[in-house]
Amino acid sequence: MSTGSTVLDTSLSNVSLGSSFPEERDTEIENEVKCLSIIVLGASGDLAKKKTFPALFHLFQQGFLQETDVHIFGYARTKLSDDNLRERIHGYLSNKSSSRQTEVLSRFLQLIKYVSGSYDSEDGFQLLNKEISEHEISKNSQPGTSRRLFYLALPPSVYPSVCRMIRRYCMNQSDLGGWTRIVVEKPFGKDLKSAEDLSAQLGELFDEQQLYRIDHYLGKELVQNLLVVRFANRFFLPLWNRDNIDNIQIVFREDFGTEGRGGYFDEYGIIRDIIQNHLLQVLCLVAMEKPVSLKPEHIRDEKVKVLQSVLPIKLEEVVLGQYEGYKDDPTVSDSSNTPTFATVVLRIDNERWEGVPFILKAGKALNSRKAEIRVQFKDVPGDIFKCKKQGRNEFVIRLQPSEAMYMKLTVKKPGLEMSTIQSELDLSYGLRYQDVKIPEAYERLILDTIRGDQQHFVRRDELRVAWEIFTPLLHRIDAGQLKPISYKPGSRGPAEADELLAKAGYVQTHGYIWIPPTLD
Ligand SMILES: NC(=O)C1=CN([C@@H]2O[C@H](COP(=O)(O)OP(=O)(O)OC[C@H]3O[C@@H](n4cnc5c(N)ncnc54)[C@H](OP(=O)(O)O)[C@@H]3O)[C@@H](O)[C@H]2O)C=CC1
Ligand SMILES: O=C1O[C@H](COP(=O)(O)O)[C@@H](O)[C@H](O)[C@H]1O
Repeated sequence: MSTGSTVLDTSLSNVSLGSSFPEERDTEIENEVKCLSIIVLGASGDLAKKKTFPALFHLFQQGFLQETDVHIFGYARTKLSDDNLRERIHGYLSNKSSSRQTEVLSRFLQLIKYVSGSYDSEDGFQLLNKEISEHEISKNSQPGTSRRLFYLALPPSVYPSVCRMIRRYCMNQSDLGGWTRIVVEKPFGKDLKSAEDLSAQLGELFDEQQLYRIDHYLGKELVQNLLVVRFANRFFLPLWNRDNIDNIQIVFREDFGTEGRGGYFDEYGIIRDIIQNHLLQVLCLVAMEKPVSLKPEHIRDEKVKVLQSVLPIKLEEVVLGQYEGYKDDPTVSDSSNTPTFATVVLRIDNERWEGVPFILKAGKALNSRKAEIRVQFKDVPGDIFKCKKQGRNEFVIRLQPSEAMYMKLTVKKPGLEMSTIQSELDLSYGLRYQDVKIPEAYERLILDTIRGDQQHFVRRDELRVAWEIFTPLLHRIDAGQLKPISYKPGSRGPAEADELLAKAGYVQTHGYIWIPPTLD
């Protein structure tokens, strides 16, 4: 089946191609031929093994990281040899065992070195710098041309000391196109003040252009598709507003609990873990105005504007939940008030969205795993077919699993009778793009950092407004003024959340279920 792609070749396999919008982006594709050191700090941890190293491996497999230029360093406190680290991550890199795969995997693993040290140790970072420099010299890199990418796969508490150490001991010269970039993970702070303090500390050490605040939802295929769908299609331009849209849901569900991350999660909770970052970023792309161009700063300017238009959250438009058994985890306090589920209604006070609720919902240990955006349209005036009760038009963007976009609409039920039925126009990616392997979010975002493209990363002012929106609510939860409602693992979450949804205006379609089409 043809992919129908005529203008933009977004293939990831052609290194020289670079960006899909070459004339629009300020990227640094030409630098991809120079010596590159990728340093994963926190290499012994969960994110590193599950996401960072696999993403690097996929980039290597596709030719984006070349043995001739690249070296990868793991750094953490745990005492490990190079081979110990390789063994730890090996199982997460590939499940195929063709001889070609095995050979590529073994070449990739040979690029990895491990340095052990603490996050405030001068000796540790001096040793790290020595290893990186030796690699650069071995590649005949000219001073001032080499690139150093530091990926902080670490708890945010150690960001300031790690950044100080990098600044003091591990910077390279950058006068001939070389650079030092720092990727920091979320959660970036715990509230407005702590995030601002952290931003100020990092801001003293690095320029904004050197800092990449990663939110991996911005690397998901259908999230990246949002601006294209909204602004490259005549269909949507006139409909995307308060005149036509009744309500919008942005939903994240997981069918498993905190699973070994209880200690971390209990300190943060579902709003800081998912809603304040992943879902709010998606909201920005759904609700923002058309940017002047695709330049990262133009896009991020619009994201900031829409966030600034969000009204203070009303407590009656919040439902919190905690799944039964959450506190059985020994790393979670017996008196924990941390929500593992939340539904929060946000209201955007601007010309396009006044009166349209944006319902952000996220939960762990629910009955399914999925993330989607559900845009529900208003009723059709003048219901001559008496079909109103069957359900409203909806445009659903399924971010995962089974990426898809489908439009629920009313059609004549096929047959002799004149009756109506709910059906769908369906673009299921698995079916439509059979030959395309959708890249992992981290893979795409790490490539962006190498290219110097900050479009899909969170700017400091964006982060500040995001915290401004949620901090008053979070402080009330932290102070125990709001209590989560208990819900059964494997359920839809508290029934009160569905009541809030209905109150906000969402009308459920009964008797209709979208089933992702399959090839057989
Ligand atoms: N895991 C995931 O799925 C996701 C994680 N993230 C974010 O990525 C970052 C890393 O997450 P993750 O890998 O799960 O975290 P881990 O708890 O696995 O920590 C990573 C490494 O940091 C070191 N470390 C852990 N706790 C401390 C501490 N209190 N002080 C100093 N060092 C410590 C440990 O290495 P050592 O002891 O060897 O030094 C550990 O191996 C976090 O900011 C997290 O929020 C974001 C999205 C998803
Ligand atoms: O950032 C996080 O995301 C994961 C979910 O990521 P996904 O890409 O699988 O949807 C979540 O499990 C984790 O709690 C959170 O920290």
